[in-house]
Amino acid sequence: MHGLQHPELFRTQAYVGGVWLDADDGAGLAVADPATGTVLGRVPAMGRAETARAVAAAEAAWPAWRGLLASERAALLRRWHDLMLAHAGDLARLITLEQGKPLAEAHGEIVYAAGFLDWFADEAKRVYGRVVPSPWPGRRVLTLRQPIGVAALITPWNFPAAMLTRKAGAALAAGCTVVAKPASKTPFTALALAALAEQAGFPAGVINVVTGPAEAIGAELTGNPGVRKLSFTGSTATGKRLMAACAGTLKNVSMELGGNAPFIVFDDADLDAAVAGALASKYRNAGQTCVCANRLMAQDAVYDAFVARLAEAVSAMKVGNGLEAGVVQGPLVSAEAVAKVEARVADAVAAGARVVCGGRRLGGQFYAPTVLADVEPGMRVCSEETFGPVAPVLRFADEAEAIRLANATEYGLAAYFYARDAARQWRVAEALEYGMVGVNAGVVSTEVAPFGGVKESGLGREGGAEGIEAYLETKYVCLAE
Ligand SMILES: NC(=O)c1ccc[n+]([C@@H]2O[C@H](COP(=O)([O-])OP(=O)(O)OC[C@H]3O[C@@H](n4cnc5c(N)ncnc54)[C@H](O)[C@@H]3O)[C@@H](O)[C@H]2O)c1
Ligand SMILES: O=C[C@H](O)CS(=O)(=O)O
Repeated sequence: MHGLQHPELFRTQAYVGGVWLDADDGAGLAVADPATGTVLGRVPAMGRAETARAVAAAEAAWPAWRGLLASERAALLRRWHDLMLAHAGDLARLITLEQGKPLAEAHGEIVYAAGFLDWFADEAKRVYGRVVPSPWPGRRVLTLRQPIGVAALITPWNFPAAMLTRKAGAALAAGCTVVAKPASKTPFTALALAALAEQAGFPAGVINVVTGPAEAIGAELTGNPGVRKLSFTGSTATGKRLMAACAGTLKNVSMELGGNAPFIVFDDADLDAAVAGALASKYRNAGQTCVCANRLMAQDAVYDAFVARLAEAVSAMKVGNGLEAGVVQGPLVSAEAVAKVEARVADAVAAGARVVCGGRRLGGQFYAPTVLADVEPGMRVCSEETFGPVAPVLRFADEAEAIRLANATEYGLAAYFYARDAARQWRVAEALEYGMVGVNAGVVSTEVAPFGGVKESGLGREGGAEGIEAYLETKYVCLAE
């Protein structure tokens, strides 16, 4: 099945309460390969009733799961991690088939995704309370850290494995049980991960994966009082709607939302390093990541050289089906995504931008990796999240202008800059209003560091020592003799 070594990983049913299920009415959603348009298979089109049963299964499983020793939860997470790596080839192939990224990138995502399970297996054993010097004789003051409860995890299509394990690893380590809803474009990766979790020995109901129309499932996950936590990764617009929907039952929410990353090249930068960093940051996953460089900006003295070297490297990129050897950019996720990118480039050109390379469709859902010069901040390709392989390059005169331009957005997820002067590195890193800053680095994502944004890029952090906090409550206990 689809060239998998272990065809049993290709699951076309949802996973609820330890059982593989169809939708109640048998309805299904087709999932297509973005490179070819071929239908890979169908998954259940579940609604509120099935989702409510998944929440009930997670609630039923919670007491025993939270009652396990931290080391017992950690052991299961580690076993899941090991199974992910043992099946990395099949999991990477599934990602490329349903999401489109090149196989090498997909394999990198599996290693990154498994890293969260390994990381949180350790973090599970570091959930500490505190004993506070008492203000009263005969009383003791202490805190306990306890799991929030059933966590709903809603994830996007661009990293179908990593966005799930970045949440599930932390939630499960904390002692929560989970109901996950993957993006309808990329459900097979999540279902394969559920199959491996089942194989690892997670008890029934601890991990549940429901598939189907987002609105119906979302209405249940945001409205059901049995769900105490909602962790969402996706667009800012959707995140705002879900956050509002959670208000009715006052759910604890984590939001990993959109971005508009500046990528600043100062005149003291190592230009070769800056070009390499721009390639990695801008064109990873065909530009379809929340932390991709969205606005590149080069100081006047290095502008022409940076644009020329970047365009030369971009022009050499091989675009095609992610399963083909040597391909470094796959298709965009949908025809709508291609149309959006094409419209942003047309808007920029109409306003005076110059296409240095690319700037055209390549047929199907493929779009040429593109560099635009003579760009102005007011162009939509700068003011909005492009989510495609387009690098608009702005000019700036000095450090103050660079920081002003970089911070002039409602987003605040990731920012990058290249400079060799140490004092400048500190000044600029502190002045940028973002949750994550890469200094002479174009990709900074790792399971060991807190990932997240400020302003309208989100609430909370995932990964790092901070990631498990999202799934814990602090209880104050006053103990009188
Ligand atoms: N900050 C991060 O870590 C991060 C990571 C990846 C993607 N993103 C952002 O996500 C966006 C692209 O992903 P996308 O197109 O999948 O985003 P999206 O918001 O359209 O969808 C994200 C998820 O939400 C679901 N969803 C949509 N409406 C829903 C509803 N009413 N109820 C319940 N679920 C609903 C979708 O089915 C999907 O599973 C970009 O803006 C990108 O920046 C952010
Ligand atoms: O889209 C953004 C994801 O968070 C991907 S990554 O964590 O930057 O790899």
